[in-house]
Amino acid sequence: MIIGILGAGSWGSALANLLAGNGHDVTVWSIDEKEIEMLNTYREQRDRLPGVHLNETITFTTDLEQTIKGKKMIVCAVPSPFIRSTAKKIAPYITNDQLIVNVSKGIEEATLTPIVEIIESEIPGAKVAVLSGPSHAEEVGIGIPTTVVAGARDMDTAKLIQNTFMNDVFRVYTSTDVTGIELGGSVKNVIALAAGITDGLGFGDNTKAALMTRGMAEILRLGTAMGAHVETLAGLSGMGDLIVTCTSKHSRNRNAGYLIGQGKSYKEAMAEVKMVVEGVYSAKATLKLAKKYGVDMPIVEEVNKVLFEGKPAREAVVDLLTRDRKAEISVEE
Ligand SMILES: NC(=O)C1=CN([C@@H]2O[C@H](COP(=O)(O)OP(=O)(O)OC[C@H]3O[C@@H](n4cnc5c(N)ncnc54)[C@H](O)[C@@H]3O)[C@@H](O)[C@H]2O)C=CC1
Ligand SMILES: O=C(CO)COP(=O)(O)O
Repeated sequence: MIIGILGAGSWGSALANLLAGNGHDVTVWSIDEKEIEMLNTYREQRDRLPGVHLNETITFTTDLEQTIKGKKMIVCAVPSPFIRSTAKKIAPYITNDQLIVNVSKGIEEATLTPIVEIIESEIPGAKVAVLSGPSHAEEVGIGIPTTVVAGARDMDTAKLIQNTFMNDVFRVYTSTDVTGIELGGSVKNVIALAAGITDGLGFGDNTKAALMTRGMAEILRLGTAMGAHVETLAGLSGMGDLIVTCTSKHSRNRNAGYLIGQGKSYKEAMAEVKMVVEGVYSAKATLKLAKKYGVDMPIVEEVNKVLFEGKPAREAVVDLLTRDRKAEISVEE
């Protein structure tokens, strides 16, 4: 298949390599000329995915039209804050027979919409789907076994994505629960910030397990209120991604949280992590969604206070622990 990839960061590069390795013809676009120069010179994303040699067949370019025209599939791997602007730019070149596959994770604060809907709103009539799950670029880049889920409103499209991406070490499941996949993949980043914060404060595994489990309860509450299936949220793009992002040394969100727990501001933490920390962009939107759907998300609320209101992280943990006494099964709360 002839494929265009938007975004040459760690995830765009890792997926370009995977798809080229699967025998596809891949062109990768970046807005950043220096990034494209580096990729063409070294065939390596030295800043964001060092050590992974990128397939000789991949074309790297800053030419957006070249990346879109004649491609059957467009993979969208730009960070969430740039999705709308990128969608606006590609809209004139997209035709209705092309499939756009979002692989980014986030919720737009202004509209409270996840990424597939942002792209659909900018390119009416476009066919847009999602691929998500526990999949750090650092591991996909070196062929470590990974599983993800392809979500589309119709199963044939999900199967097309499955067939395109799947290989012996990258297993792709299918689903029609686009909302569940996008929500699980976005809200887990906010919980990962909290998990990192507790690590940075010097707390232990018990605390991390508590945050992940109660974070999952929050994801379930919001997700089901928004029409997502429980099985999706308990699957690769909910529980699976929550596990990887809260525990991995590769996790941008956990690592940013760690620095915040150590006393840095979110801006300092983002600068130090260098790569995109999507949880910071999704935190306010998630809280606004919780309010809109009338669900309780105390961890998300405390993360917002620590990030944006200067609340000391230790105080946020105390406030979470000393909330009103509750029953554990509180999905309907
Ligand atoms: N890195 C990973 O392991 C994974 C990342 N993702 C998601 O993929 C998305 C991209 O993440 P990464 O590749 O990690 O990011 P990254 O931080 O490695 O790369 C960011 C990219 O954004 C590009 N960029 C900067 N300004 C831009 C603009 N105005 N318009 C368009 N592009 C611009 C840069 O050229 C750079 O290539 C995020 O939503 C992330 O959550 C999903 C799964 C795995
Ligand atoms: O979503 C991702 C991996 O599935 C990447 O985000 P993190 O690096 O924060 O875990």
